[in-house]
Amino acid sequence: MPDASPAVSVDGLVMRYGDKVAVDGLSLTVERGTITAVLGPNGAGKTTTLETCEGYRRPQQGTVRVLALDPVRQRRDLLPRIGVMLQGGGAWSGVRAMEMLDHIARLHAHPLDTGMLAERLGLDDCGRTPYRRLSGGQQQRLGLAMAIVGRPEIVFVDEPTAGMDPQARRTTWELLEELRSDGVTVVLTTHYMDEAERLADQIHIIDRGRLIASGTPEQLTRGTSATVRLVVDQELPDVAEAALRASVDRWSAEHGVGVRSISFGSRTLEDVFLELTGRGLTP
Ligand SMILES: Nc1ncnc2c1ncn2[C@@H]1O[C@H](COP(=O)(O)OP(=O)(O)OP(=O)(O)O)[C@@H](O)[C@H]1O
Repeated sequence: MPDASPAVSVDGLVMRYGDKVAVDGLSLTVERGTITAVLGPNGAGKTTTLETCEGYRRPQQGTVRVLALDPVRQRRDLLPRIGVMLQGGGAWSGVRAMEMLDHIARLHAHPLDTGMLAERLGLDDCGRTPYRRLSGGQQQRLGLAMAIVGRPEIVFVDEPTAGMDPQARRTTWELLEELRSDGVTVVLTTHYMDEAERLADQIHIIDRGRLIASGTPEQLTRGTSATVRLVVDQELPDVAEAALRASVDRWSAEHGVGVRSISFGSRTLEDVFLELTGRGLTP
């Protein structure tokens, strides 16, 4: 029978650095097979929470369970079952990218094919580059490869797309979605709203070490107003904009709907960048 216990449960976690309270009575759960985002501004306590789940920090108060195990006391049982992508790398500065990945792969019983993984993440061109000479985005991608090469049941990724260009970001998102399709639980921290909204099944918003809201992106964004975004396949002449405004005004008056704003813009900067660089380009 599949295990129905949550992938992660954090209950009343308190973590301090000296007098500074970093995590302040935090409780949350992560269901298996989901992508769950822990969203919050810098200093909210995301990394500290993640590091406690990974067994790097012992809870000062409260309990943490990952795959129903105590991450500190049952670390040896847990380690082969989890993947960890640390903020800021986790590789030795002089090691070449592929050497590092192959090294991590050899620590696991049934690793993924490292060549294929590197190609997928656009790392094949920099496989012989020493870690310290990789760009920030390449270091991030290598960190992600190292986290998943052992086919973990749950992967913790801390700010997975920080420092990545838009194309590498999308590749990373697709990869995390594929992991979910394969039944892997993904727990990520981010301070990017769009990342959480696009990827996560469940979002926990934390601020100053406290949980301030939890829900699906739909639950969290549902409100008393709706936003309608109209995307057309060509540039619009001014006259069309005026006509569209007039129709919206007419419709809203007929139906008693107040329109708070209407704007005519074009693509996002991210769309522009992607189009200029081309999908096939190595990020
Ligand atoms: N080793 C440490 N010593 C002292 N204070 C720390 C330490 N690590 C974190 N803090 C403080 O604890 C709080 C929470 O930090 P944490 O790194 O967990 O937040 P975060 O949400 O991950 O932030 P970021 O997005 O910047 O990584 C912050 O105020 C931070 O300054």
